[in-house]
Amino acid sequence: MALNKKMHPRNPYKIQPSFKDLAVKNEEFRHHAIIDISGKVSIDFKKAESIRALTRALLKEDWNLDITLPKEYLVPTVPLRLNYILWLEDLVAALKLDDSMSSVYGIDIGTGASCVYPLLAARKNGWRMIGIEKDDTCFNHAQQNVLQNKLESLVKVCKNDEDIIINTNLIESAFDPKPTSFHFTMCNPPFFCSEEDLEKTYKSRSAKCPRPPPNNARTGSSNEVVVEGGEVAFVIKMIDDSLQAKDRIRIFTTMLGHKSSVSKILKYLKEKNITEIASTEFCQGHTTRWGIAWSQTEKLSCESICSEQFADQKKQKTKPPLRYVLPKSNCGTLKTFDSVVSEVKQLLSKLEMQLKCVIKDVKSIGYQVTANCNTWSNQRRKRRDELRKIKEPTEPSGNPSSQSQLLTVTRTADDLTDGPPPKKAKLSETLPLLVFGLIIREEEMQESGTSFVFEMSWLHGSGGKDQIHQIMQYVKNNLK
Ligand SMILES: C[S@@+](CC[C@H](N)C(=O)[O-])C[C@H]1O[C@@H](n2cnc3c(N)ncnc32)[C@H](O)[C@@H]1O
Repeated sequence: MALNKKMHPRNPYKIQPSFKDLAVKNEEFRHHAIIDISGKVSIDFKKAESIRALTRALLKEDWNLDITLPKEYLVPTVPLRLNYILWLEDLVAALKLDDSMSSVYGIDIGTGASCVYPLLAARKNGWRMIGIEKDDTCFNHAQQNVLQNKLESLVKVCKNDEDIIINTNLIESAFDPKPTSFHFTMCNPPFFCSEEDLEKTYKSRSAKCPRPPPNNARTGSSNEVVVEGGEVAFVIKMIDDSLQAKDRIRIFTTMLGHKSSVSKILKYLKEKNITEIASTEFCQGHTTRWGIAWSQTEKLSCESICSEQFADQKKQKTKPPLRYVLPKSNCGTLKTFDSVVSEVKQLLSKLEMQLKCVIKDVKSIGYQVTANCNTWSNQRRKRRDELRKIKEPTEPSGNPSSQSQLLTVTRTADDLTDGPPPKKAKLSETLPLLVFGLIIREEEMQESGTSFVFEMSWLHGSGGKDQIHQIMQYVKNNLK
């Protein structure tokens, strides 16, 4: 199943680009285009030259970037690169910078011959970027690519001859004047630990691992994609280096190519007492990659919120968010948008959820909500238990604390699932139990007049997607 619908909500390649239009616009791509008898235009993804032509054409036509990619070297796939940059935008947005997004400084470790991340980040967002590269050929081409796109004021390419991965000497001298701090590092590390490891991925897999080989041709020299110990060793080294650079760099991030590496890296971060961690999946085409972010100075856990506000649901056929419309006339004392928002925040805080505001407008607000344990199931049972406690003659009747307790209890939901005794949900080793997006909007509706609209979208978490139905029910019961 193609993973495009799980791409970042702002990724323009959620809708597959028209190869026909690309062939009309771009001569090089046209030479690789294949037309079938129904007139459909495609390319042969098993040919490295065709993939190279596609990447060059997308960068040129969509991002005004003219990139030279040496033969035998890695060809970056544009939708994946965009997914990573969009996630960084979310992480940077959560820093709530006083200055605009264009005053952002980022570092790309292992920028490759294409220098694709710095160039895209500079062109798209005006970010100032440093691309660090170890390999001579990659370094030379990366410099050339910056020059031919006239982005040398925003992008600096530095040669790393040291063993150290986050080389602070290099970054400090790249821009004059020096930035007060760098906002992030990013990295697409060499994934493989040996040539054999790499070959295995491109050959049919064994009975133990019967997945088919990748659909696309292999690109990339072993210098670029193989490193001793593979990506786990590389990223562990990067984490060690990040401890020395924590006062200069606010957020460290990396991509991972193997799912099995994710838990190893998260475990290592914990061993180093790094607790501010965020993770994501980059889904595109038939490929999934993983993103990990950590910081010693910032609060993290940013994910992009999926909602109609960010993605055109009709076109992308993604699962629509869970929605509840509450007409203003049914709102009791809550008459203003701000009072409704404040009430919902209080309700969710009572459930020990953490809310992070990620988007705000006069009549709409979006939160990323994180829950680490299940405090919402079996509310009816909890209410009964609490009532029972109140009725027990341990406190004299009329005691003010009993009264206030009773009041609180009456306000809790009475319609939620009743089942076995509530388990304090096990805190997963690595992931929160639930992370979801919540949008609250005031809207004029034909049927109900001015109304408050609530949308919840599951983002990730070990507890599964169904949890948000119970939470929506809880909100409904408490707002009526
Ligand atoms: C998988 S490639 C990524 C290239 C590019 N960033 C992309 O996403 O297409 C990894 C790159 O890291 C470079 N590299 C490996 N070790 C490095 C180090 N210690 N310092 C800087 N670059 C390094 C390799 O030469 C290679 O170009």
